[in-house]
Amino acid sequence: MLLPNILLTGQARGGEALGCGQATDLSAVGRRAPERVPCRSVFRGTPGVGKTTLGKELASRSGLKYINVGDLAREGQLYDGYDEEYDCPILDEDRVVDELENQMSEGGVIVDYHGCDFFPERWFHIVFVLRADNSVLYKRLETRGYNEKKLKDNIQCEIFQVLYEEALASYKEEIVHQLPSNKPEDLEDNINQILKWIEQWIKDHSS
Ligand SMILES: Nc1ncnc2c1ncn2[C@@H]1O[C@H](COP(=O)(O)OP(=O)(O)OP(=O)(O)O)[C@@H](O)[C@H]1O
Repeated sequence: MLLPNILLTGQARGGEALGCGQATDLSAVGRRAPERVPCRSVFRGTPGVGKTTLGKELASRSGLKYINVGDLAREGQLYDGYDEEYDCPILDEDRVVDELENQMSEGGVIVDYHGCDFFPERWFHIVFVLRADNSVLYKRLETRGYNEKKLKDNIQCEIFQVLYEEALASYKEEIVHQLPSNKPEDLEDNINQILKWIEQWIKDHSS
């Protein structure tokens, strides 16, 4: 049985892009030709928009496999140096892609990472950019003990929707969706909506 791959992304990179919101509509979601952009990015810590919470719950209810790229990188030491300014390791994106390639080709994977421009486009059938209101996000990040710069950058990033813009630049617009992630009801709504989408995707791709 063919199973879809899902990318859950949030916020975490500094940047300059400005964007605007898009209502979530999971119907008629397609896919685009493969493309790989070799580069590396700064691994800037955990933004707390709720990707892990959603990804794990979704995996347990759908049977799809959850992969947290941050954990994968830590376990395999898939790093390429250290960023002193942000006090965190720099992700070796090429090695991450190599590590995931086989599982992604098989399908049925939920990938959780706070960046998305280095994954091959062909991997994902749908991309969700989680959004939390700045006040909510600030509190979540503050309780994690983020330093002032990290806090400011991540909140700034959320304000300017940098990740959403990055997702739109990396994937076909129809497969990129924003999901609210402020309160427990949002989580439940998101899960139900994605479960329905998975069910439909499987139907559409079974012969
Ligand atoms: N919809 C929601 N409503 C209320 N709280 C939430 C919601 N989603 C997540 N949270 C809470 O926000 C915090 C951060 O969530 P989570 O760890 O899932 O974020 P994340 O984006 O995966 O961060 P990381 O990059 O560290 O994995 C957790 O304490 C979690 O319980």
